[in-house]
Amino acid sequence: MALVGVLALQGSFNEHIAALRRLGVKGVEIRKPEQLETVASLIIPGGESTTMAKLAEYHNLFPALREFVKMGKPVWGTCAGLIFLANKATGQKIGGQELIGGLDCTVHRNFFGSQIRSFEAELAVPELASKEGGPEVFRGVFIRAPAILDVGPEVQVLADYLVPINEENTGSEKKVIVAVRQRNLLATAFHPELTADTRWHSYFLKMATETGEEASSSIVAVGADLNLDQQPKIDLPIFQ
Ligand SMILES: NC(=O)CC[C@H](N)C(=O)O
Repeated sequence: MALVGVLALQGSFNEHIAALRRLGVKGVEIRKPEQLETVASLIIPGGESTTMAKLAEYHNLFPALREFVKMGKPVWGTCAGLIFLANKATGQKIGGQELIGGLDCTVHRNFFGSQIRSFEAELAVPELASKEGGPEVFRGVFIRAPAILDVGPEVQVLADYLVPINEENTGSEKKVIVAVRQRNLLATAFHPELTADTRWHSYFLKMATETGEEASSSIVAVGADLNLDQQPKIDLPIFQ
């Protein structure tokens, strides 16, 4: 099995490495551009995308990360990692932030509101069940999460979520996209690494095989007017 890299600048990289370990795969912490050459695939964890972007800039990682994506190597972005991979992001801080890009979509940062609007929800993910077995539903942990507002023609939508809109209790709902795949790129707005269900990690590991990246020998893991009933169940300061 090829090595999996996990971008380890900030955020939930340890949790991704632990999830890979549960599958018997070694995740490699990536902090420098040259370390990317040692891995066949990469996980970009959740955390805080502006901070992560500043650290990536400081370590001169952007050119190597863009090259990694362009080479067709499998890359999975969770939450802040999804923002990193998007071609376009809205709701950014003043001055914006640098993105890796490559994923043909527009992502809205902090779509569900502030940290206190974090929530968990059951998501229907037929693709996951058909490839990995188990139930069709996956429990998504959304922590100050982004949502995908639109996708290009090559993007496969893996999961969406119906958001209640709090406009004078009209009962209306808006559908947003929360998981996608575009060839070698996988992105989830939620955090599978914070659950015991390792099917997303195993799905990603299989992408490496499909895209013929088995050459090396291990993996490195390196607001809206909403009315959300669910209350946050986790308080992790690494996510903002
Ligand atoms: N859980 C997360 O990764 C949160 C992402 C964060 N809201 C951001 O914009 O970077």
